[in-house]
Amino acid sequence: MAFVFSLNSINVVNPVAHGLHLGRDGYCCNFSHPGFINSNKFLKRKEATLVRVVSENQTIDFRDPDWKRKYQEDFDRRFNLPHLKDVLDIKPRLTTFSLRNRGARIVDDDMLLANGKNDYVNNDDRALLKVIKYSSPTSAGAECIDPDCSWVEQWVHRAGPRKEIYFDPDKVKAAIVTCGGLCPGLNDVIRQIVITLESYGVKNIIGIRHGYRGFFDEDLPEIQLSRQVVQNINLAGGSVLGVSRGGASTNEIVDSIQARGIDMIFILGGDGTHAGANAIHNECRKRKMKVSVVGVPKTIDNDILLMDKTFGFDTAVEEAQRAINSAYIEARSAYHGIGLVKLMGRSSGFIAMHASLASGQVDICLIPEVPFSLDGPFGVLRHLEHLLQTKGAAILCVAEGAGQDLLEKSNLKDASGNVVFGDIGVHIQQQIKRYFKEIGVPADVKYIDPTYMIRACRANAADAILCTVLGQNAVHGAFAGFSGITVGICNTHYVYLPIPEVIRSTRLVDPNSRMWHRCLTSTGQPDFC
Ligand SMILES: Nc1ncnc2c1ncn2[C@@H]1O[C@H](COP(=O)(O)OP(=O)(O)O)[C@@H](O)[C@H]1O
Ligand SMILES: O=P(O)(O)OC[C@H]1O[C@](O)(COP(=O)(O)O)[C@@H](O)[C@@H]1O
Ligand SMILES: [Mg+2]
Repeated sequence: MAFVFSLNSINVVNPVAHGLHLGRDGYCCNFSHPGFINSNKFLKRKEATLVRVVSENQTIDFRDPDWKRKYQEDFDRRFNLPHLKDVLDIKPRLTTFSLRNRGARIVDDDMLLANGKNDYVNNDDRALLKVIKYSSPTSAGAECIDPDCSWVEQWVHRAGPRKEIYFDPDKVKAAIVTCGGLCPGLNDVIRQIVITLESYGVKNIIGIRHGYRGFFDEDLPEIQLSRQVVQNINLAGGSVLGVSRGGASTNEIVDSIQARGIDMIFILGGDGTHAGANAIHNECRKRKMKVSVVGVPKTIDNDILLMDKTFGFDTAVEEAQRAINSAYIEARSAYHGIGLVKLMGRSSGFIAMHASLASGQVDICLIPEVPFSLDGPFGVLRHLEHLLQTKGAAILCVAEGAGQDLLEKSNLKDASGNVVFGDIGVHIQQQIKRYFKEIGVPADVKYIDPTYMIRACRANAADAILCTVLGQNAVHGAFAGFSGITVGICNTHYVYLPIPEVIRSTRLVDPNSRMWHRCLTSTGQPDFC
């Protein structure tokens, strides 16, 4: 069993001693999914109650003797994968693709049968997302109901090749599009999708250029892709297809898909892109088009729900180390040096938190999820003064979305509708200079903003592997006839998830999580408000 924990025990100092058992895979990665289970509620709760809100749209009522079955059914319904045959009268055929038979074009049924059953993932196969154990609901004075069975399991669909496929590879036209901002690994995913499609026998693969814009902009003709074209693209960062924000309406995009005769489309992007992909899937469904729409989550911000991590995040954190290290060397070498590094992270501070943890040199980490004051006795500036007195230098790492309440409110939006933030890095730099001038203490501030450098680079080894598996699974999912799904790694398993479940909200750093507390332990910073 991977995880067992008592929700009433999470807010204690020693979780293991108080009923939180570490499983083989550890528990921390699941704690960092506050969007899935509202962990804030649980973390703060000292007493068990009879009714638990376990997510935005799922509640457990322990007074109902049938709660467990209902919970499980509700969970299974939400995570059921949309399939083309839900609305179309289509029949599957056996695939020529298998573990022992990759790339074979002609096989007979005997050969397929000779292949062991482990060659394929069965549609009933599930991967364990979480096991949650609830404490007995006795404290509200009612009798404990079902005390031995107060735990639930959350199972999601395993990703991988299915034996039955819903497309004839010879006739398939597949398209790939990359949307939103850049992210290390985009080329790796594109490459792997093309290679896997060819392994199935697909010959017609196109790339849509510059995100959703490529569907309607006549100056951006589609490009033909093949193994030969994509062979080396993973050696560089960026996206060979180009990216963009903003774009056409769903109807226009689906018109274009129809006109081009596309059968399956792989859409690489973040939450905005996935909202678009889901709308495209719904419109194709409405028009009864046999088109598989499969997303691959991309964002260095790591702000997609349920996933252990999104591809590119590891690389971005690694690249951020270079900036932090430079800031450290500058600050240590200067007299009263203060190194300030601003990292990406619009609403989520995962990059700043992980980069600070990885570096070990950061004294102050500021993220969007945790408010802070610059001035006052408990403010950042006073703490910097203390650090200069005691250590002679200080390193500060700030996420771009942090402290926006300290800046003039911006009404600007980018083409996709994302709020354009004020520059918190420049603001903090100015405030540090002002403060130390006022108190007459010398301070040498070195400001480093590596923003685009951490996402324009090539994927590191860990991300390259993740991209490869995600790309392959995206193709398997499309051939299996799923549509409106996305691929991901959850609780170390590769899985398929319905798109609405991963974009329900933005994944944020939970200020009550042990990971954030570990970061605070590492930096040694106090609360700044
Ligand atoms: N709610 C939405 N519905 C449909 N399309 C959207 C939605 N939000 C964003 N998009 C489109 O998705 C693309 C990428 O969105 P963006 O927010 O820039 O990046 P990301 O996908 O990384 O979040 C853009 O072309 C944008 O127009
Ligand atoms: O300058 P751009 O292209 O809008 O990108 C900036 C944004 O890119 C990100 O790193 C990631 O954004 P997406 O996931 O939406 O691509 C944000 O943190 C940042 O605000
Ligand atoms: Mg986004």
